[in-house]
Amino acid sequence: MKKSITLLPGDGIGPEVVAEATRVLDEIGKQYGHEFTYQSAAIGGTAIDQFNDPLPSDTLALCKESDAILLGAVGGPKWDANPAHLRPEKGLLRIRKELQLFSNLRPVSIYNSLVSESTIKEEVVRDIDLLIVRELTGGLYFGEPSERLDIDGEEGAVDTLTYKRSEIERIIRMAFQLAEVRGGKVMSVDKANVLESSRLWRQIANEISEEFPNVSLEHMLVDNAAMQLIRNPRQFDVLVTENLFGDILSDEASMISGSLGLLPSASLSADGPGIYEPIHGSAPDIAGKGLANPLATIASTAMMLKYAFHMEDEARDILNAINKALDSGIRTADLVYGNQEAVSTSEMTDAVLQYIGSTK
Ligand SMILES: NC(=O)C1=CN([C@@H]2O[C@H](COP(=O)(O)OP(=O)(O)OC[C@H]3O[C@@H](n4cnc5c(N)ncnc54)[C@H](O)[C@@H]3O)[C@@H](O)[C@H]2O)C=CC1
Ligand SMILES: CC(C)CC(=O)C(=O)O
Ligand SMILES: [Mg+2]
Repeated sequence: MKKSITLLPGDGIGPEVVAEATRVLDEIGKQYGHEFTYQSAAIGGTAIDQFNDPLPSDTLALCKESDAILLGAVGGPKWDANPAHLRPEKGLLRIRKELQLFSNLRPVSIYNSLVSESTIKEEVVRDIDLLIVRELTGGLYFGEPSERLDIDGEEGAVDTLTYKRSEIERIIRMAFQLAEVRGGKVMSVDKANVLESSRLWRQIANEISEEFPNVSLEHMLVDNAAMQLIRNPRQFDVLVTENLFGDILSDEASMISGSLGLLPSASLSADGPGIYEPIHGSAPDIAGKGLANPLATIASTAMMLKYAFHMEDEARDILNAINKALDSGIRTADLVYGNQEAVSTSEMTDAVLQYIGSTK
């Protein structure tokens, strides 16, 4: 199969981890007879530097024409003082909106050999398999107004949390559809004791659940959910939630897996190309040092193979290769807690590459 992939490396460790992930895609192509072609485009801070725009129109056009998009990360201190429309993060928010990527799937599981090394007790994290379904094009990250303003003669600011019925319906329906082919349980996470938008969310979740008699629905307040994720993550199957809540809960959930550098994601629309992206950011503190863990991005390519290209065997092969590489004992610095020596970003990929093809 021939597939065209747009690469959006972005800032900080973004280019480092995207480069590693394409090495794995190339090996999959070689072993399974696929041809993956890549075109790179600018987004985020690097796009601001080159084009004074965090999402240049050429980048968007290229993305729309491709079969799938692989994104690293955007942002960094260099651009932190920029006005809102010239921040790197604005480029990412805009492309998610432009491509209507309303559904962000963030699976949380744990590779075998990391179970005993987790900062959380072994019996809590063993066999974990949950899926966070984060709403990605609405809520607090997109509501208007979002600006500085004068409040009673004082400096103030406002951000707005809005959701339309149709936006809630489609993400809740997506969560139910995914739960139907997983563990049959949806946990809708909101703040319905305080927020009107959450009360609408909860009402609509109840309505949609009528369409799925084989899937159970429960509701949980987000503050409790943050605690329950660490206390007993095994109670969750599919957890669906608002944009900001999902952003925060998924970073937290990454520590069930062992590191923020491990969790992949797929940002999907009803049709059209999706963005496959690690959940982490540009990690300016380790950028350019060969310290970044490439596994979240490599696992994101597995999600690309599965969701964009329907290459289930190839996707499984990548996850197996990651498992085997970790079984061999090597760790990037984010996974090292004792005196063990860490390997570099590219050495971790080398180890994964050794096992690609072993489930053929
Ligand atoms: N999707 C995206 O492009 C995202 C971008 N950001 C941006 O990234 C910049 C930095 O934000 P932070 O809050 O520091 O979040 P971050 O996710 O970049 O980093 C948080 C911590 O995790 C570590 N880390 C992250 N990814 C890692 C990896 N692959 N391997 C090893 N360690 C890793 C970092 O070194 C840091 O200590 C900001 O400008 C922020 O806006 C943040 C989150 C998502
Ligand atoms: C706009 C992004 C920086 C938000 C984020 O942290 C994420 O998507 O994980
Ligand atoms: Mg985040």
